[in-house]
Amino acid sequence: MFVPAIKGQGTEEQQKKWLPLAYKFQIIGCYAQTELGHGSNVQGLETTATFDPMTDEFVIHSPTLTSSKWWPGGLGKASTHAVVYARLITEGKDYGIHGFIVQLRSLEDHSPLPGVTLGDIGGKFGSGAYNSMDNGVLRFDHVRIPRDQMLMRLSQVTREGKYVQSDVPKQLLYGTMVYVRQSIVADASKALSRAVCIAVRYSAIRKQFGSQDGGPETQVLNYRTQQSRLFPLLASAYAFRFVGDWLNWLYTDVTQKLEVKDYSTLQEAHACTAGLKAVTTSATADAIEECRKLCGGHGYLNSSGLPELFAVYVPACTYEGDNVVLLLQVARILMKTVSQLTSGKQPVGTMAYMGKVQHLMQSKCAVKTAEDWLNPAFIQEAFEARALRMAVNCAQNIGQASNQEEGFYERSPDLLEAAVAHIQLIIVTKFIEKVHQDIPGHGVKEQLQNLCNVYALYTLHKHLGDFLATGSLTPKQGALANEQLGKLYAQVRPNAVALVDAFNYTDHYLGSVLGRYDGNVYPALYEEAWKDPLNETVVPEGYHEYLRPLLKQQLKLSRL
Ligand SMILES: CCCCCCCC/C=C\C/C=C/C(=O)SCCNC(=O)CCNC(=O)[C@H](O)C(C)(C)COP(=O)(O)OP(=O)(O)OC[C@H]1O[C@@H](n2cnc3c(N)ncnc32)[C@H](O)[C@@H]1OP(=O)(O)O
Ligand SMILES: Cc1cc2nc3c(=O)[nH]c(=O)nc-3n(C[C@H](O)[C@H](O)[C@H](O)COP(=O)(O)OP(=O)(O)OC[C@H]3O[C@@H](n4cnc5c(N)ncnc54)[C@H](O)[C@@H]3O)c2cc1C
Repeated sequence: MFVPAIKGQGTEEQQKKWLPLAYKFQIIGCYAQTELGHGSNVQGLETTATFDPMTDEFVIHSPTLTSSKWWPGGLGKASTHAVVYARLITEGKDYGIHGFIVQLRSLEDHSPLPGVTLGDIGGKFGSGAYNSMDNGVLRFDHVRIPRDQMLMRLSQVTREGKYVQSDVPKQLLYGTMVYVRQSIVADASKALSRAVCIAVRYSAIRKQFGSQDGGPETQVLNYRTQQSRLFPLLASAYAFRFVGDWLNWLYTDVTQKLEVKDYSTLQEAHACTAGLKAVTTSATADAIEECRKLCGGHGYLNSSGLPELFAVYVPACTYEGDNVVLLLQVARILMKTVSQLTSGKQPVGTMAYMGKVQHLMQSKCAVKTAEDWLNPAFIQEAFEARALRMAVNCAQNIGQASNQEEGFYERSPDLLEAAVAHIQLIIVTKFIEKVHQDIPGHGVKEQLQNLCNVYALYTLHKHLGDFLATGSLTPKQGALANEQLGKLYAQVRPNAVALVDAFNYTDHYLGSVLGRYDGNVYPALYEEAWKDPLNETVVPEGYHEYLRPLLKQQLKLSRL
């Protein structure tokens, strides 16, 4: 994040100076924005950067305990420099949050520089899974930096101390977060596909119950409950991959537009990166835990790879923006878009469907049979109607409040659901678009079509309340969707293992005894157990000190 921050907020001159040093690891940088007292509320950050015209320097200071930088990855022990986000003060006026390059440690002996106090913030969730990352704490005691270490692409301070705002949207200050959020969506797909690969392969070799007259027991992958829990996650892994590819295209397109000062798609980029990051990371965190449960007791072993994958993954719901805070950003943009519908301004991009408000507010879903749900047009329209009607309902309810902000606050739980509906529509739309493309490989397109329908109908089934409450579907149509879903699971089953083999993960990368490509799980589980340090001695440490006295005492008592 140190590098994209300098790329996005540094001048050409600053990029030329600092980026080669970072690329060559002559300096190691981190992104120091979050503080002990503020993470979500960036405008609430307290660290100060006060310009001193006498010396042409900024004085970086931590005025309160809560202004201590807290969480930045790499800050505690590894980084020599940071992009520090602080309140820019010049000529006695606070101009809000800006980025500054600050050296933290000596390049000679790595010791903290004068005025800099820093260290690691301590152990984190998951007994060490994330402890390879030195998330740090950092305090400044009036540390001076040259004026030219203020990142000056978006705004400047002159030698005389005058603040100059460039003619670019101030939101570009948040550009680094947008960049990482879009990459987190692809990362969600990778993490989810690893968990699903483990769970599908293990479910194919695990047999429990169901043997007829002494024959083999039943593969748990053949149980409909196992399929109804696992195949939607398999479909989600593919869905998030495709929407992540599209989001990367959108981000690249927006970045190219920014180069020519075209800011028309900045809001779309913010809504899509924030919303897709929130929805895909929440779904993936829940899915990894579900995959652990799908593997029964062995899923709880570290050698299954799932506990570590879960512990390392779940902070994704928080870092790079708390998912609720991000979805509320999407909701704000939805409300703004709805309010503009009456002005005749046509929504564009992923909001374009809202321009069909006249149709979608009264459309009746035409599905009459379970097979009708295989028609992408019916799926698309159902998801559009649900999302639009939820957004319009929220806007109408907010409109009845005494003031907009109060209304937004009161209705924020409903707004959250409307934002999720909008983002799920994007995921479904991009999956449908993907399977409409030419896809090489015999039978591959059909399998992806099955997974697209599984993702869409599973999501519809899981959120059926929205569809019914908004009148987008009838209960009968909801039941037909669930009926079709069951048929789809049967079609996915024969190809399930092939669909996870297609992720092409090596056993090393997968890191799971349960997910081995050769399926030779039981000997591997047994072999792995003996590597446990506890098995280095046959009689456990502590026997003589604790167990033996207890056993002897109980033996005596039993003879009394
Ligand atoms: C390569 C593989 C990578 C995958 C793995 C990655 C691993 C990474 C692991 C850890 C790294 C973690 C790093 C971090 O966590 S860094 C810190 C992250 N922190 C946050 O995300 C903070 C979240 N908070 C915010 O973003 C903001 O505070 C806010 C958006 C919630 C509120 O901002 P504020 O300035 O108060 O503005 P408003 O809400 O009032 O909005 C004003 C206006 O601006 C628009 N806007 C807001 N944000 C953006 C944006 N990012 N881009 C464009 N526009 C934005 C907003 O829509 C409003 O617009 P308006 O209505 O038209 O005025
Ligand atoms: C593993 C990890 C790595 C990190 N790496 C970095 C890094 O490298 N650099 C960096 O700068 N930061 C980093 N962070 C910090 C991270 O960005 C913040 O923790 C994150 O943005 C959430 O902010 P917060 O902690 O203030 O949460 P809070 O906002 O305090 O969230 C607490 C609760 O309040 C709710 N909430 C907050 N505001 C609102 C609102 N307006 N409406 C409704 N509900 C609200 C949230 O939904 C949540 O339920 C990292 C964090 C973690 C866990």
